[in-house]
Amino acid sequence: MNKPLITLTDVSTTVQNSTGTSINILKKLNLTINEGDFITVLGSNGAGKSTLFNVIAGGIKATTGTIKLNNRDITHESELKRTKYISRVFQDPKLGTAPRMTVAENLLLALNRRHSFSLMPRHLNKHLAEFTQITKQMGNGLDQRLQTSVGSLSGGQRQALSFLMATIQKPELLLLDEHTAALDPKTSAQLMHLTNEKVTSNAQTALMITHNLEDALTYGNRLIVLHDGQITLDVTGTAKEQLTKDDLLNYFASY
Ligand SMILES: Nc1ncnc2c1ncn2[C@@H]1O[C@H](COP(=O)(O)OP(=O)(O)OP(=O)(O)O)[C@@H](O)[C@H]1O
Repeated sequence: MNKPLITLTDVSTTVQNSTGTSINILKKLNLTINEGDFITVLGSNGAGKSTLFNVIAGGIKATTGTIKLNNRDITHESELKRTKYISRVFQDPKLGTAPRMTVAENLLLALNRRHSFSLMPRHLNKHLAEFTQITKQMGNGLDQRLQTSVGSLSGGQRQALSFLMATIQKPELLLLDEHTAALDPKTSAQLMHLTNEKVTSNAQTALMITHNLEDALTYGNRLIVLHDGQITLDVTGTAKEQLTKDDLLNYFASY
């Protein structure tokens, strides 16, 4: 049976734009994310996808409605508190990593996210073999650059590091916000493949925003479409497997 992990009930968000006018982005949005769901999220520009992630992660507060995690009301919980159980990878490889610190130091920070931490050399040394092993899986030379400052990595290596940092301690929920979109096609496909392996083998509950229809169809057990602040399509399992690119193109054309 599906066990709900996160439930959004009638969530609306109102923000002020640059001219001070209030705009409604999410409009009484309802969504239940079950444990182990890998949901691909589609929607045209401005539909509210990133806002949905912000509301779940706590960066934007719901103006009305409730958000529950394991039946606990987290609607008013701070973004900082939520980072203990929600991890996020952004489109921009520069977000989510500390540029002046080395790859190993960044990984140690991520490993100790839920605890007080220390960057003492002996603590780093204790984890070097583990860091070598997990960075090797990326297949992009990151394992050879553990002592390199993150600022001098390639965009692909830096994004692979962001992904590793987000998943090094399994979060309750992983939010992937077009995390492969800024990479060249080969690097993007490689990170997407690794993402799928990690998410499925760990039964990681994850939401992934993408504009790539093929990725949205290929990956995940569930696909949702956002339009004008609401979820207008939600398909799971066999119904998702049977969905085609043409179905989606026709669906978007009908707006
Ligand atoms: N903090 C904010 N202040 C004012 N307007 C905002 C704010 N955040 C989002 N918006 C507006 O709300 C709408 C939805 O934005 P959002 O970034 O959630 O869309 P999206 O579906 O992620 O779009 P895209 O595919 O282009 O990334 C847009 O019109 C955006 O300009």
